[in-house]
Amino acid sequence: MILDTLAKGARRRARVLEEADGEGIREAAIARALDEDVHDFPFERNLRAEGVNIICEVKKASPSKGIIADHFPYLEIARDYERAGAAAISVLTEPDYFLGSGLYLKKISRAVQIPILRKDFIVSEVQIYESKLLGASAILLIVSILTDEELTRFIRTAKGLGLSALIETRTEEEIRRAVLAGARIIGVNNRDLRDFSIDNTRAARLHSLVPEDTLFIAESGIQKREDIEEFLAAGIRNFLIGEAMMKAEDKAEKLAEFIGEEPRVQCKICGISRERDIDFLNDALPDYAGFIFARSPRKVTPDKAAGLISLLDPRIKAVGVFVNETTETIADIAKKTHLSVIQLHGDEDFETIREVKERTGLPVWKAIRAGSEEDILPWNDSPADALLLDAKVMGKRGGTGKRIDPNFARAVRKPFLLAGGMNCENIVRAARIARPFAVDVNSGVETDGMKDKEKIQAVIRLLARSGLRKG
Ligand SMILES: O=C(O)c1ccccc1NCC(=O)[C@H](O)[C@H](O)COP(=O)(O)O
Repeated sequence: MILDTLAKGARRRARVLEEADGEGIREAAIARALDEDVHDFPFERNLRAEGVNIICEVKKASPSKGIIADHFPYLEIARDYERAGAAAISVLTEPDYFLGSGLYLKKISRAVQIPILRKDFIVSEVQIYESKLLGASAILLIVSILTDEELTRFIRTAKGLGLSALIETRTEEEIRRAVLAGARIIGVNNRDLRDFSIDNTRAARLHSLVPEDTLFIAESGIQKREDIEEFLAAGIRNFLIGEAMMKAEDKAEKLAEFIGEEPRVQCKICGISRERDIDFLNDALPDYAGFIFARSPRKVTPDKAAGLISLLDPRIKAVGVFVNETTETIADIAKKTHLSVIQLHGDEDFETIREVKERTGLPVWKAIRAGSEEDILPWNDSPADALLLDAKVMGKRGGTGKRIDPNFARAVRKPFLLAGGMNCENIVRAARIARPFAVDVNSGVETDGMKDKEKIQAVIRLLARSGLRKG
């Protein structure tokens, strides 16, 4: 059976590794784990995020399909997965049948911010230490090639290194063994590695045997949205997809098909200060353009803003950004420059928000610099028409490029925009998790402090290809 052959090959490679420098690998991996926050477990955190979470696989070949990708620009593929909104990336490192390599994993882990699962046939602890050094956040452990003792020990070793372990099963008995061994993540492989047949009902059937607090992943054989729909009906929302993602020419479109969303997100590009920026926006057509009337490298005077806004395509609404400004000044500027929305980005209280609404007759968005969900809660009762969730950076008001955890959006009970370090790499996943009515991008579409035409277009196109915004 192929699995025995694969496990045999893995044992041989593990022996070579152990003999070459087993002790050195162990020590270096432990030192790295001590250096990091080993309690963070980003792989698990991402799979616990709201909605459908998809792990996309980077693999050149497989024993069942042969060569999947003749042309294999693995770094580009991994970056495309990240932009498309993958929850994590699975990288095949088995060299003989999957034509994988540890080097692929090492380079990919440096090129993307999302967690990486090492997909291999782990039969020895030295491979777990090696996975840590390669930059993995998680490893795969296949129940059928391990004893109960090995499974328990490997899960414990991985945990000690800050690595998550995805425990792959195929039968009721294997799920029972995985649970007893202390699995926190259980996958069911729909592919039978004895004859490569696919049974897409397997994961759905076995799902109910997995304890509720254990993460569950349906693996293999998922080709189209209808497959996902069947799993969703069975309460499964985490998936590992290989071949279909590898073969998709447009990863963002394919992931959007799997996730199946209605276009609902608008886009604001903030910090517009030059005539050239207006040309970029008129070309890309975001929904909102932000003009900053507060202390900032992007500050515009009311006169300058009035000139710029007069050149703006009428389909783009002008948003004025103010920090602790008087209501009178805000009203004057709003009138002079023809603003459509007022964004208050300072310490304005409910009373000020009410006054600004009354004096200007315009919708008011209140920016909240959120370091936690608690920072958001009191603002649910505010008179603002919408909240703008931004990152909390000491001594800075906005435009920091610092990311906010999109899961904080759980605390919001009003319409809201998501801001803070948004760029082409993270915007799709953040928007899918937080589900704002609009995303706000500023420094993420700049190069050397100036708005960048290509980056603006890339964000707008990506939102459309991902099915999040009307194209
Ligand atoms: O952008 C600024 O320089 C700024 C300064 C003072 C107050 C607000 C500011 N920006 C407000 C915004 O709406 C930004 O788009 C938001 O903070 C996100 O910025 P970024 O993290 O750079 O994408």
